Amino acid sequence: GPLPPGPTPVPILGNVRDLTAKELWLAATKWAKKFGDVVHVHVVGQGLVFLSSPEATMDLLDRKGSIYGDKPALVMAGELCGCENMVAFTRYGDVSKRQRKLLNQAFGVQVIPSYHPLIETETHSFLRRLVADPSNYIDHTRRYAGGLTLSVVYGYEAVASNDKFLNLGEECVDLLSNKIASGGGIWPVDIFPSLKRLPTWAPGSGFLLKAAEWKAKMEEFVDQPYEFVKASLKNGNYVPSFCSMLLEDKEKCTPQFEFDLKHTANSMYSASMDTTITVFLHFLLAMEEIDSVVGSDRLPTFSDRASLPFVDALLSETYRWGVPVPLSLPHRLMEDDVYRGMFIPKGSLVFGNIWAITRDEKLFPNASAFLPERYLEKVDPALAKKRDPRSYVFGFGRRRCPGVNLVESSVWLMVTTALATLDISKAKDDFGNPIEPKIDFNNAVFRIPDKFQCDIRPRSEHALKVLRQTDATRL
Ligand code: HEM
Repeated sequence: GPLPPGPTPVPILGNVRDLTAKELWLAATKWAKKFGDVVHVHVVGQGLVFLSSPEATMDLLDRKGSIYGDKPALVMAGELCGCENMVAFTRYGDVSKRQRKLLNQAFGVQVIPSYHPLIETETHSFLRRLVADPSNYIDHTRRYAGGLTLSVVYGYEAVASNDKFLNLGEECVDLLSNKIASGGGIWPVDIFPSLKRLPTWAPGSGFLLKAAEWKAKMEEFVDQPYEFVKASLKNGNYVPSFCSMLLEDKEKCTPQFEFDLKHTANSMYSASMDTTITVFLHFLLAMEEIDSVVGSDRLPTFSDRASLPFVDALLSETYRWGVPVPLSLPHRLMEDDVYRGMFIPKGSLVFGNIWAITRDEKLFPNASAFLPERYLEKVDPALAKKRDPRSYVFGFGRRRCPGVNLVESSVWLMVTTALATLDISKAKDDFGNPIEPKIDFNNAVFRIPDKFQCDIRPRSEHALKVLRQTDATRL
């Protein structure tokens, strides 16, 4: 059959000019409207397929997961910068299966309650920092996401903002999203792999020196927090964590097991950072109020969840409306495939267009509006699943986000505690008129809003007091 339809390519270069690093999901959604829910483009021969409906993502990425579960072999990010063993980059096979098994052991639904005390401590510290210094809300959210990951993964408590592991983590996440994967992560060496053999004196070989420098930094970040867990286990003074739990069974600790564990642990830092921040920033943009269940004398706890269906609806709508990773991460097709008569060649990079699905007017009427009540209507379970943004925003098939259960707890508590203690509204100008926030998106992978103006303050003196009663030994 023919390739799926798409915008007309130019000879050799293909659709290079149709692709953009800024909000590519908007262009992909326009193509879906014009050409249908399966669209093909190519860049110098590398096929890219965009799937823009629940049916196409489920038929291919979920049901045929065994051939759609690979990841692209990126020479620059993977081999040269040392990210090839990060979970999101591992090729489908033994390594990725072993890594995902470890992740499921540590983040399966039934294990998450054991992280609740840690999540509560981090959430309270975050809220205290936020009310003390609201204008730096992005830094506080970043610190929260980083601190929570260090605690859960390594049992490491970052007690100050200039903590060495927080700084190293931030430096590496920044390297990864703004340098290594910047502009969608396509480097000339990814298209012409032989460039990696350029001698370092040759013109145009600057990327090799950069890669060597970045690789050394990334290795530091893989090794140092892991060495911290090993040392604390040895001296018996450790906080239980993902690593300590898996290292306890000494018989299993082969070099291969430790290699997998070290890289799996490290992958979580970059995977949790920008995603969590995106959800919280969109939540700030769409604030609602909560009082009836929790009252004002205490902070919400996990036991309140069943009594707060509207908060769950609000969280669903924040996932849908914010769409943290609008094109998911690309899957690589491992064998030629035929779908509805269209030929999809082996090696194609396949994107689930989550943006198009979560903005589909048929599934989500008035899709650009923030309407949590859309989830309160009782519908049959099949339709409820189709309308649940969680079916899409965490990705698909065999590479679906393994952090989903952790996020469901941590983001829930963050949002509920913020609702209970803060008043969030538009900033005001000197005359007291509300300032409409200017929203722009400049990250190629995550839909993180650039900093916008926002007024964050404690809801009352009482709310401030309740917050201060939480463990204030942490900054
Ligand atoms: C709101 C928060 C989050 C969202 C929306 C999110 C979303 C995603 C998406 C869309 C993918 C790509 C899946 C695919 O390729 O089909 C992904 C992959 C991944 N996520 Fe998350 N994520 C979040 C938080 C987290 C957290 C907290 C962790 C770790 C504790 C995590 C760990 C990972 C890992 C390791 C991968 C790579 C999986 C693989 O390639 O096999 N994520 N995530």
